[in-house]
Amino acid sequence: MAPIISVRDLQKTYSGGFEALKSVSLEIEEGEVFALLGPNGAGKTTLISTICGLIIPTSGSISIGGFDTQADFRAARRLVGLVPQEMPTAPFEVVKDQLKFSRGLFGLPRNDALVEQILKDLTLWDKKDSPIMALSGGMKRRLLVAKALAHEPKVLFLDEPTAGVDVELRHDMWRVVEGLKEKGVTIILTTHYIEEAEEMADRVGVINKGEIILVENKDALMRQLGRKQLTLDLAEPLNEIPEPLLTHGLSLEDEGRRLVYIYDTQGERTGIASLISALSDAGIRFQDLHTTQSSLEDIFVDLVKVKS
Ligand SMILES: Nc1ncnc2c1ncn2[C@@H]1O[C@H](COP(=O)(O)OP(=O)(O)OP(=O)(O)O)[C@@H](O)[C@H]1O
Repeated sequence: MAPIISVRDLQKTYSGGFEALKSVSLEIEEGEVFALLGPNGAGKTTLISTICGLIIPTSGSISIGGFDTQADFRAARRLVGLVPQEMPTAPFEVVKDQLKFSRGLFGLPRNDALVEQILKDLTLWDKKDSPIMALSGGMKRRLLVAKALAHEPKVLFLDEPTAGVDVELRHDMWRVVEGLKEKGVTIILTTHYIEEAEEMADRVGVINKGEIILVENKDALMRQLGRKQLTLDLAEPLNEIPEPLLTHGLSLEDEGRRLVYIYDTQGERTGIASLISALSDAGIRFQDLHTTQSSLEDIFVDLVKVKS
C-alpha cells in the first residue's frame, strides 16, 4: 500500500541561518497513529508545520495522498487537519459556527449533519450554541480537534495534544484519538509523554537536532526503552559491591550509600526477587527503596548517544 504521506530529503533552514531540519525522510501509512517524539527544539513543530504547508521548506518534497504539497498545494492541504497547541482565542464565537467557518475556509459546502456528528463524537453537542469563553479547558481542546475535523481530513496532526493538561483530560484525548483511528483517520502526534506514545501510537519516530534518528514499531521500542530503576538506600555504606552480587549488574552510588539496579519492565523477569534474596544472603540491609521510570528525556539522551 502506498504511504499517505511521503517526506523526501526535507530540509529547512530558517532565515537566520539555523538548520532546523536536516534531510528528513519519512513515510506515514494510511490509518496508523504515528507519534513524533523529541526533546525541546528538536524540530517537531517545524516538521509538522512544513508538512501542513505553514512553513516553506528550503529543499526536499512532501506528498500527501499522492499530491505534491508544492505543485498541488490546495489538494494536498485539503487532506490535512491540524490541531495546534494554542487554545482557541475568539471568546464570543459560538461552537458550531467555528466548525461551519472551518469548512468554509476550505471552500466546502455547508453540512449540518456532519457538524452535528463531529460535535457529538467529541461530546460537545450540548455546547453547540455556547460561546467559546463558556467552555472548560478540556472542552476547548476538544473544540480544536472538532475544528480540524470539519473539512473531513484524511490525516490529522495533533501538536502536543495534552501538554499541560490534567490526567483526566489526557485520557479523554486518548479516547478521542482512538475513536478517530477507528474511523480510519491517519493520526500524527507530537508529544513529550512516553506514556502517551505508549498508549496510542502504532509507530514512533524520534527526532533530534533536526534529524530523524529512529522510526520503530511502538511495541519494539517499548521493549527497548521500557527500563526502570530501583534504588536501595543502604543502612550502612559499602566500599564496593560484594562478590556474590557482582552478577546482578548493580552500581554503587552516593559514596556507597545507594545501590542502583536497572531492569527491563517488559522482560519476562525483572530480577528483583533474586536481587533482594541475594542482598539478604550477603547481609546487606537497606532503609528504603524506590523505583523510577526513565523519562523520555533520559531515553533521548541514551538514543542520541547510541546514534552519534
Ligand atoms: N521562525 C524561526 N526562526 C528561526 N529559528 C526557528 C524558528 N522556529 C523555530 N526555530 C528553531 O528551530 C528549532 C526547532 O524548533 P521546533 O519548534 O521545530 O522544535 P520542537 O521540536 O517543536 O520543540 P518543542 O518541543 O520545544 O516545541 C529550534 O532550535 C528553534 O529555535
